[in-house]
Amino acid sequence: MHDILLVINAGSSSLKFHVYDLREPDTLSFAYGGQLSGIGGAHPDFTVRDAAKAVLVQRDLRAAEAPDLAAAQKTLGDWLGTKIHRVPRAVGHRIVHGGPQFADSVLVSDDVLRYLETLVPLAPLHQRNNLAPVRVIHEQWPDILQVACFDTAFHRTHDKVVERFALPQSFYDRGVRRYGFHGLSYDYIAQRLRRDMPEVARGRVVAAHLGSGASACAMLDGRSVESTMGFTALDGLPMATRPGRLDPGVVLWMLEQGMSHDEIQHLLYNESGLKGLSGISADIRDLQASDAPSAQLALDYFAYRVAESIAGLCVAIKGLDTLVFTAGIGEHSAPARSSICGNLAWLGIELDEALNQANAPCISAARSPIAVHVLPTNEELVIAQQTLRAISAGKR
Ligand SMILES: Nc1ncnc2c1ncn2[C@@H]1O[C@H](COP(=O)(O)OP(=O)(O)O)[C@@H](O)[C@H]1O
Ligand SMILES: CC(=O)OP(=O)(O)O
Ligand SMILES: [Mg+2]
Repeated sequence: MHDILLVINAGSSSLKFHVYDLREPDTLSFAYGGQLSGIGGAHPDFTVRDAAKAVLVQRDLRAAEAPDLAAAQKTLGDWLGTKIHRVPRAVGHRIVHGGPQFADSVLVSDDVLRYLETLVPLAPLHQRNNLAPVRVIHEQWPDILQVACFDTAFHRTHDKVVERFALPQSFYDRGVRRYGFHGLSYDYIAQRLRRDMPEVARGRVVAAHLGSGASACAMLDGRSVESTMGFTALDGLPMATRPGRLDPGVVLWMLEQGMSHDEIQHLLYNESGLKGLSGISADIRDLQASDAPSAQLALDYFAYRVAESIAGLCVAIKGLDTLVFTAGIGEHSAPARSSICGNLAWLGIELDEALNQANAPCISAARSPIAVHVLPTNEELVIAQQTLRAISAGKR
């Protein structure tokens, strides 16, 4: 009883559940976990909210009960139904937006939940999905401790210049700032570098988190100095279905053309990026397998803009010693890494293609002045760490 921690990481296209064993005091050992991919566009009737309900429908977290979600039930039921037999000591959640209020994880209360719900418009692809399981557990089992762990918190170390838009102060005061996201992932990368490569961690590092959502982060001494994402998770790098950096004049033009807020929001969050450019798919693997010129255009655009942004981040840390690739594309796509680094060859970056093809931990050529690493991220572990810390401290 009470010797497990449940972690829920709801992204824009996947839902990950991890269970950690707490029997060894102060030691988080991963017990088991699972992932559902293709949520959203590919399976419009399968939402994270439904999946969370399906799993959490009974207090012992054993039953999966959602009649219209046969596939989800089967997947979740197969591994959760037979494995989780206990009420967790706490549930830790990835919450994408913490707004100006949270620079650290926090125990969930009615007030916290109400505040986080006000941020839904700032992360329409994520926040509602992130909060749905929190709400379900909070209402049905209020005595289970829950902790909100934010994508934005890791970036709260940013300098004022980095945090601002060139807008009047009143907008900043109302929360219109560059927050940065994927902070749980960057926190993990910083920890791994500190543990395994302390020299690298002390240097000038850019980490590129390239998943369905994509961003890059400049770090010094394991602290975030700058991020490509801003007020929302739309800015910066092109993504699976989001455009990344966009002239705000385009949005004004869309309004003038009579598009509504909802139409523009849908276009920018669901129909742009690799999907919009190619007109074929949001998945980089489909584009790499296609002969269509529009697929090549999308791949070229992605590699060009990612490289351009990495170069831009170097201003914040005055150069670059190490580039780290992580998340779905970063960890697995040798061609994407190769094209991005090809656009940065003028910096001296050179890959060892055999190591790159093998997704090796270090893929740069021996003579490359900038080391390039592939490091699988683990946002769930960071959520578990923060959750344990928050419940131990009894934070509110
Ligand atoms: N083997 C692979 N080769 C190329 N891309 C991959 C591979 N595996 C996953 N991806 C890409 O990673 C993306 C998902 O990244 P991930 O970080 O797992 O997702 P999320 O952003 O939902 O957390 C998918 O869009 C897919 O295109
Ligand atoms: C913040 C963000 O874009 O997250 P994801 O990559 O999970 O979509
Ligand atoms: Mg993710």
